Amino acid sequence: MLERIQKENDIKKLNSEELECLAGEIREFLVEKVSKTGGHLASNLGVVELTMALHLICDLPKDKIIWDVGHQSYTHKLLTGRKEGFEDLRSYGGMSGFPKRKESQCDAFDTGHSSTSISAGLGYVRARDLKHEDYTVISVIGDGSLTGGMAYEALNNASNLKTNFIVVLNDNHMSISENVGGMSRYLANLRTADIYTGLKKGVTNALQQVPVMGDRMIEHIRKTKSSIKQLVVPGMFFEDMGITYLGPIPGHNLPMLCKALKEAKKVEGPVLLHVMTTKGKGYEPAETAPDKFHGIGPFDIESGKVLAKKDGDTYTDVFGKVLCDEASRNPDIVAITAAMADGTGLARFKKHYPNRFFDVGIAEEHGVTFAAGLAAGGLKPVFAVYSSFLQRGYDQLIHDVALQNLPVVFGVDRAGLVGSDGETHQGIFDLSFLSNIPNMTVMSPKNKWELADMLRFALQMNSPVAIRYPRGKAYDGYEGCRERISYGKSEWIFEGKEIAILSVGHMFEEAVKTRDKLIEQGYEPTLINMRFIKPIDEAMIEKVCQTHKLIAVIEENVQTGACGERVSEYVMRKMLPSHVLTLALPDDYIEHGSVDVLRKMTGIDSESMSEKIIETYKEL
Ligand SMILES: Cc1ncc(C[n+]2csc(CCOP(=O)(O)OP(=O)(O)O)c2C)c(N)n1
Ligand SMILES: CC(=O)[C@@H](O)[C@H](O)COP(=O)(O)O
Ligand SMILES: [Mg+2]
Repeated sequence: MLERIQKENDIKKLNSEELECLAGEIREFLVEKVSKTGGHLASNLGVVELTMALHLICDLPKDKIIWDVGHQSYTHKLLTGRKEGFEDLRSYGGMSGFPKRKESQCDAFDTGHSSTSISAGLGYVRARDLKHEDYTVISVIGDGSLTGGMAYEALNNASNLKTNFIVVLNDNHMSISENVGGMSRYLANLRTADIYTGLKKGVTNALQQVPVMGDRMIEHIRKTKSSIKQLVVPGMFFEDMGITYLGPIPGHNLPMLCKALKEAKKVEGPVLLHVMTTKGKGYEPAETAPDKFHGIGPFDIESGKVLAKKDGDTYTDVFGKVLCDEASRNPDIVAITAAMADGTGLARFKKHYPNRFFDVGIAEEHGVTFAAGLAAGGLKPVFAVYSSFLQRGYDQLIHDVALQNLPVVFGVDRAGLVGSDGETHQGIFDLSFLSNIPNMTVMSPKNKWELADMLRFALQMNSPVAIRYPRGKAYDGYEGCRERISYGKSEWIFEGKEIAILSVGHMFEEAVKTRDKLIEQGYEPTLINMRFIKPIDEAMIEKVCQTHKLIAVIEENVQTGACGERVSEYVMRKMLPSHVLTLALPDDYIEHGSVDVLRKMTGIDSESMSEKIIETYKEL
């Protein structure tokens, strides 16, 4: 069947038996391909029928489907002629793992960060209506993403809409791991409200028996939204907000999904279709452990085991372990995650200190202010959060944490290039946005030992502090270089002459290689580990400038506003004699690919950097 799907809308040519067969083929295809490339498997397996139903009732690309987060858009990609793209899914130059407008005209909106789909969908609806156009807009949001504040801001804003706007709530009672919070509990109640579902079905059936009038009454009930369920289900959250609630619908039953979607299209106003799905559906290992198969590397299909062997601690592991260790001595330490307990290494903390652990849902902005409140209340909060997701909490960082100089520790994980998730997930702005905040201290470790030391140091501070570290294996070289952390002070690793390399955080490994290459070429560069990005070590810069013609600052962040520019600004302001070369990322978005390839493409691999340093030095 899959062979017959060459482009969008081809699915409509299949009969019901063929459609059933197609669902099976899609699952087999996804498991097979993702087992080789890695990717977001479980979420995709869960929405096969839902995506098929959407494609059956939509006319693409005229109609707009907006996938929240977008990690579940693989079937959508398959049904819109991108089967071949799965060969190089998420690798450099290959197909993205997320919807991309530049990739297909059937991708209505780029996503990656959660809870944006309802806002974007509502924007489309308003544009459609103002331009007197005629198409259907459907936002598909997961129950996990419905823990994010933006979703509620959008629902609130959509409530006075008089024209059709469909929000499909894909409820698998899972975020990456178990979903949390009041809305999750509320949805669980809706799922299991047998009295209500039974009664609703009974009443609808009964009405359908009434000739002519029955259908009209059902239609009236739908249009006026005075549906029967209000009488029996307390606190109809969505209905009370002015949003028609339909469901819950079994999400792996294609005919029922199509029927419900057709119903939803008739509603004159915002409608929420509650669909129940199983994360990982159809592949036993993923159904059993949907969290493990949420985002997974290449694996063995038979056993479900990940192929790559773990070779040492990740920075995340180190952070999680040291935090637990410190928490055993200091009862004031509390930990916060925004739905990423595993990803940020806080699962261990959760296990040992459940009462001091807070999963706030996918709500980074709330997480930051919540941490501020905890700190104001006398605790020592540690918010471990991915760099790109912390972007969500920028105003809260300034307004709620830094302005009051509250001692919150931010473990900024996935800083720098993250690789295959691409543009939306690269943590390449944090040095710029954090260093601009008064009262904030920003540190970054050169290796795993220094991360441990920095976390301990940060926990002693009485003001906000961020420690940034990357995804993946922690560098375990230079264990011996473990000079005590001193506030605002950098660390001299090698003293040379003429050229000084100032290395920022995890780029140390690459800086060491760069220095080796320069030595091979007859140079004798100094190597300094910055340690602090804010405040920068001005005394060190003064000293370096006395004896070095060229200062090369190496960092994995966009150049604008990051460490290199801060060093450069200081040198200029003080009219120091050295030339500053910043080796950082361009003022751009970096697509998906392996970190090594991306570094090469952007000129921050040791080969390119050593060449650039020599070229610049020769020009001085
Ligand atoms: C702002 C933001 N924070 C965190 C994430 C990481 N993340 C990606 S998917 C996901 C869980 C989403 O759950 P749900 O919407 O229910 O989708 P499911 O995977 O269950 O289909 C999380 C936390 C993100 N993409 N964006
Ligand atoms: C879709 C999403 O935002 C997450 O699943 C993300 O891909 C996780 O990234 P890590 O693999 O780095 O934990
Ligand atoms: Mg979910």
